[in-house]
Amino acid sequence: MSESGRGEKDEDAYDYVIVGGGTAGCVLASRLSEDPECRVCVVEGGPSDVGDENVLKLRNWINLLDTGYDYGYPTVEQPRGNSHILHSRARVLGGCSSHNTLISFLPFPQDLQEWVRAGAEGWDAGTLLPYRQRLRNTIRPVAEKDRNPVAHDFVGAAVDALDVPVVDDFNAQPFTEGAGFFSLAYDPATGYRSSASVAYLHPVMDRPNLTLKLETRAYRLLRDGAGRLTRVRVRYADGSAGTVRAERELLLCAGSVDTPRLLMLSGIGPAEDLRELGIDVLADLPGVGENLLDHPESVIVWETAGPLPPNSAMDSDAGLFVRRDSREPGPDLMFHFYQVPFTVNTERLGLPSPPYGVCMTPNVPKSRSRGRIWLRSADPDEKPALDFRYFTDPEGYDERTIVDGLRIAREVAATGPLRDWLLRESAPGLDVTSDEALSEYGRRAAHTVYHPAGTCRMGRAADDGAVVDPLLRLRGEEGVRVVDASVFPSLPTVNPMVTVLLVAERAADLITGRAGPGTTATSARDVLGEEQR
Ligand SMILES: Cc1cc2nc3c(=O)[nH]c(=O)nc-3n(C[C@H](O)[C@H](O)[C@H](O)COP(=O)(O)OP(=O)(O)OC[C@H]3O[C@@H](n4cnc5c(N)ncnc54)[C@H](O)[C@@H]3O)c2cc1C
Repeated sequence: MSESGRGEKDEDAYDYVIVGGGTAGCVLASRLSEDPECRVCVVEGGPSDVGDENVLKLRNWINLLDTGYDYGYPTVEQPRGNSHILHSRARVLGGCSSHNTLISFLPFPQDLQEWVRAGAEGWDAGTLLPYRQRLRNTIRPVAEKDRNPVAHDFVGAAVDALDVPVVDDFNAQPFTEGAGFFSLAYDPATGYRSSASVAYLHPVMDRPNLTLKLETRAYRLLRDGAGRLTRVRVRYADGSAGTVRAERELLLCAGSVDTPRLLMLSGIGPAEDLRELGIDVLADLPGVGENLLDHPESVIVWETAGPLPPNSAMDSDAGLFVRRDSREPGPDLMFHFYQVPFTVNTERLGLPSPPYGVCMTPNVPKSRSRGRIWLRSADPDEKPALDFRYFTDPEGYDERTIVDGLRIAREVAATGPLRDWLLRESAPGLDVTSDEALSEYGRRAAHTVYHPAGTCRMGRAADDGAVVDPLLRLRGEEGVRVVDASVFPSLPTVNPMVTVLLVAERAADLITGRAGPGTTATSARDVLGEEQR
């Protein structure tokens, strides 16, 4: 993409320009345009999801990966992990909430305490969790009709094998362990998503003060005459270029890969790296692209005797949380149960792919390895390098968690009633038993739960590695905030989409000065739970 496109459109001005109409961007667009005097523009790289059954049907999620709806970012070589993971990032209105599985968990209070300890003042549980009242998404446990008998039996086996409780609603209160059906943001009657786009944007799309620039990609931020970072260079779908200007605030919501990428392309990031690529440095912010977080997972696959009953919301409707270390405030191992055999990473290792099967994917909820994103060149079209440095934490905690997870998965599979469905373990296979062999397999067959975060992390003013302050303002700039998963100082224990929605809801209040939903003594007690008080 060069500066001179096929033509130049005039500079458009709005009060707020939101770069990225994804999970967080849709919330902001909806909230900020509630004021009819306020002109809001969303610059979104992907197409609309309105009327697009491919996107709206939740169960079709897997068919969207590695297609035109996906930016698809490869990882650099992972010497201790799987170098073949393709990191899906949605290219469609609603962002990843339009192609993910919509598993919906409130973050745990202790996850938010960790944020506060990392310098994210004001993001405590008592402040953030009451925003759940504001969420517009329809979030509910998987409907009875979508509950597959094999998933039921997985829950029953997990409860018996591990002596954990059944959890009927994972969002009812903080929990330490348990098995059950997930809560999803969906409509069981239609099987449609209740994504950020569906819940926040679809109902307000006709607001005259809301402009959606779809299939429009931001590729550089520029300063205006007063030295403020207010201008966004964009490339429209027809190939022409233009500039969009924010008169009040510029809000970066392009996600954990594309927000740091855009900042770096604009000359905001680690100065030396940028200079080496020939990019003029606007601001030396060494933390941009650092602190790349994820939930790594592995997989264990069983063949079943034949096809399974068809009931499902999205083929991975139930899960299990285990707390191995009772000193931990919450679970330290999570499993998704799939009623399909997920073999993309095991086939590559030469393992058989059963025609019918199920799998469990143990993941590391509080992973300790930290990675980094950087630019390979100054060309906005060249994908950045993503190095998650999977399984590199010096204590070996992430690797140990995967080994424990594979063993625990086998215990569950050996327990009735799940045991009766399973013909044989097809990956890794029962001959893989030692810690060493399980670690080798577990890391080579590893995948991502698709939760990258942290690459523009929030922190104190004195913290040079922080990219935004606790009000989400880009360090050293006026009128620019980052609002997406990149601001997380650390990952929540659970799947992060609802945390993104809550962050965006609170960000809207920070921007407009509106009061939050408030914290009463009772709600603080509710959200903190006995152990954290
Ligand atoms: C396959 C998959 C399954 C997942 N499943 C779950 C789950 O079940 N539960 C859960 O909690 N989490 C899940 N996640 C993670 C969760 O969806 C994300 O963490 C969250 O949605 C990220 O929100 P965001 O606002 O940070 O970014 P996004 O939602 O990714 O939004 C970024 C937006 O910016 C746009 N954009 C990017 N670059 C530009 C640019 N240069 N110019 C203009 N627009 C741009 C993109 O098109 C996109 O719309 C999943 C993710 C994936 C990929």
